[in-house]
Amino acid sequence: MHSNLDINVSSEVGTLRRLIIHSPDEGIGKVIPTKAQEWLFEDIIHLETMRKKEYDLYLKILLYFLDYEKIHSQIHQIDLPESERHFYKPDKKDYFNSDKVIEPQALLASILENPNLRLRMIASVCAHEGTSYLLQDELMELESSVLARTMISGILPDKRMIFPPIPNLIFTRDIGITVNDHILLNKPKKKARTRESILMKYIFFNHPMFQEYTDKIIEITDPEDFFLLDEEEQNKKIVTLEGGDVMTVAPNHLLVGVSERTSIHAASKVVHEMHRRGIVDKVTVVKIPAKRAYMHIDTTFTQVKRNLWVLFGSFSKEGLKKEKGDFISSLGGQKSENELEILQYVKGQDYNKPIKFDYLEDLLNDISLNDLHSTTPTRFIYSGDNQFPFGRREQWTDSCNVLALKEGVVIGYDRNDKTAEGFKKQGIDIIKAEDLLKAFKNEEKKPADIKDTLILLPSAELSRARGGSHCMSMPIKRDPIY
Ligand SMILES: NC(=[NH2+])NCCC[C@H](N)C(=O)O
Repeated sequence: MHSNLDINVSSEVGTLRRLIIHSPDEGIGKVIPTKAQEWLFEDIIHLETMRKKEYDLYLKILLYFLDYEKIHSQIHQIDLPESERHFYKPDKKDYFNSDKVIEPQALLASILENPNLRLRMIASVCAHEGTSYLLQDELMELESSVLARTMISGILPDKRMIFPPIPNLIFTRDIGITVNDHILLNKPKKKARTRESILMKYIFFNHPMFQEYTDKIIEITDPEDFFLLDEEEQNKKIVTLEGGDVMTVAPNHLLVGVSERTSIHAASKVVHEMHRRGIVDKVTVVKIPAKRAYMHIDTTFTQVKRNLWVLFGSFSKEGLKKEKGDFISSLGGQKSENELEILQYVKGQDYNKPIKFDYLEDLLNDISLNDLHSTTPTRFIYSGDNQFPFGRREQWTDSCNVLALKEGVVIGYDRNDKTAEGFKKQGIDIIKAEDLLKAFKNEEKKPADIKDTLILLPSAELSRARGGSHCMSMPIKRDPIY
């Protein structure tokens, strides 16, 4: 693997070259109804369907676009029953092992070869999970690839479950965000996601792949005296940040959501840190309601092209006006729960006088025109094509959460039919992942030929995990878009 990997992401839509993903592991198949909510899954997933009928297609598409030969040379074998999906499993000899589509389990296995790191990691994870002291000795004996698998799935080769699963690791977006040539690590709000973050820290700080970036990996922490504060004060000052709330939209501009998961104090730290290190000049904080349905900003909008965005209609200008109806707002009363607060902090300017945007579209339009130098009017696709009640239904199943493989080519979920109609109206073709893969396999199409397309991924199981393709990706390299 590369030791001096080129890490750089300066937009949401530049051609994707490298990313970190995690394929659904056995832990997902161990979630039980009484724990599902706490582990942030809304339902019980059928693991085989999620893997074979859904996620494997996602992975094959990523490989086709990012690492063509790796997949094309093997495409006729990998799904044969006798291959037993070994192509997809990091601990098997036939694993695809790409340095473009990167799996943390493989990185973990390699750093666990180092006895010192192995000791530290086992101690950290066992302390966090509150296991017996002696279990550590047992883990020390495991072979590295098996230990890596166990640390993620929580399951030993003899099938004993020793840790809870971390089923949300498939949403690699949330563990960290690449901001130009830096990586901003998360500090998760939810306990169910803490082990993910511990494992990833060891990887980012120790794997040779990130060796030259150690001083560019940013951790954010609670205030120094945090542990001295009482519970009420702690709730006010807590620092939590999850990657779904952070978007590098342009080389000079970072968005940070304040949401159910990312706190105001975290956003404030990010503004300071970005300016202090000179990573970006503009940081815009987008405050959305703290609700499960939109836990991160990327569940409410993502980008398709420099001048095209998909967003949740209830947060739009029209949506908010409609909600207000003819109510006389000067009477006061409650502000609409969907009203966003959008505040932009520019390096060197007074933090007490941020630039305010009234509506989300105003901000997105400003990014398209001024940061990305788009020369055509900015366009918007709305969740559910703004047809009642599909806007809300489809936002819930991640209609607004698409991943751009290159400008205009995005992956989204196949169940969001009305949103797909909205894409068509904006001149975007629709193709099913399965059909596209068939065309790649038969060489009727090549990834380079694909333009302005929404690729529809089967999503019956995946969508129950409450995240889309944007969440299931942590880009570490994209081409600059200008
Ligand atoms: N970037 C995102 N929107 N991630 C979605 C994460 C979903 C996951 N089940 C959670 O609740 O944490």
